[in-house]
Amino acid sequence: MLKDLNYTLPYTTFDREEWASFDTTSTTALTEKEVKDLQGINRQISMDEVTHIYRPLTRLLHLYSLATKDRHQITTSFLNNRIKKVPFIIGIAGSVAVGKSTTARLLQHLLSTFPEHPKVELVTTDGFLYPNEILEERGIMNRKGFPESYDTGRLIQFLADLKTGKKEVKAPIYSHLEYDILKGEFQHVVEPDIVIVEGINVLQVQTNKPKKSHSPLFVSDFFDFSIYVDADEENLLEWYIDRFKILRNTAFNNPKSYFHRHAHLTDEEAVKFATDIWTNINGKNLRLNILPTRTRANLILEKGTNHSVSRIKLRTI
Ligand SMILES: Nc1ncnc2c1ncn2[C@@H]1O[C@H](COP(=O)(O)OP(=O)(O)O)[C@@H](O)[C@H]1O
Ligand SMILES: CC(C)(COP(=O)(O)O)[C@@H](O)C(=O)NCCC(=O)O
Repeated sequence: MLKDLNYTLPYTTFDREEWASFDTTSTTALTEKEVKDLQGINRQISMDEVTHIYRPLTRLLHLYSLATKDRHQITTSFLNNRIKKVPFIIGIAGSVAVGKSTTARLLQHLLSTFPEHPKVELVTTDGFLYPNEILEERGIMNRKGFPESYDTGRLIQFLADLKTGKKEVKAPIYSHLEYDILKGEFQHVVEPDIVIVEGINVLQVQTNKPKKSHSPLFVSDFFDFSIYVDADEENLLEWYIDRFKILRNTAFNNPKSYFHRHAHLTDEEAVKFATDIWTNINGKNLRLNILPTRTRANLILEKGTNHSVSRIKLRTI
């Protein structure tokens, strides 16, 4: 799937069986409670996927988080400084509808079962989109999700505050129902052990700002580990349409929903409407701004049909 470059990418590739073999827990059946908790996150997740892919991945992340903590303690004691609690930060990137939010919620749950890091917070970067009012004023309502639609400076400040050990930080909240930022509402993140930051833009390095005001820092500079969830566009469009149809039958019925007027669409109309949004916004954004960030990730999860992960690429150097 990776395009040919004039240098070799530093990834080692594993199929799902080999990947599962790295973790002894991959052969242990999930308890009834675990299955219930995981289905509570998303009923469509296959438990085989959890044991083969996500449990081994969680174990690797757990080990990396311990090593990062040790390294942080070495630096602070070398500098005779008082040790501050600093979270391990994981970034999750990928296209709209690839399953970033489901992956993030799964990892949040699995990571929080380790006594060394029970407090795992999940932050989505859609909270850092500009409110519709600003997007409309700038004439970029049809560019939601493109780099210029985010307040990236605010996101960088949020991450810098977390990594410098600030005890409480707050993130703005986006509502998919209202299709807008919730004015005056915030997610409070207080002394977390791990923070998962999920969004289409988390590995991006370009900005729409003039050269002089370029930030010297990127969002990913604050990540201890990053994951890109990958799938072919054909599957992505199918998953986007499926999700749109589900929302049409559920959330769109709510009069508060931005898409309320689309609750009555027939199947055929819904497919056309969702395909148009994909063609004009999400698909374009994928090719222009999201896919080019794939090889910046420490690990790539390659999904095939039914969200099943077929290959895992890990940066081993
Ligand atoms: N591992 C998975 N197994 C089955 N379905 C999934 C999985 N991950 C995501 N989905 C489904 O795919 C759609 C998109 O997932 P979501 O997590 O909302 O994507 P994103 O956050 O990338 O936009 C949703 O309908 C979700 O239920
Ligand atoms: C807000 C988003 C950019 C965020 O994408 P996500 O992180 O949820 O995959 C996306 O859901 C979106 O609204 N895109 C604009 C076009 C659309 O309505 O799908």
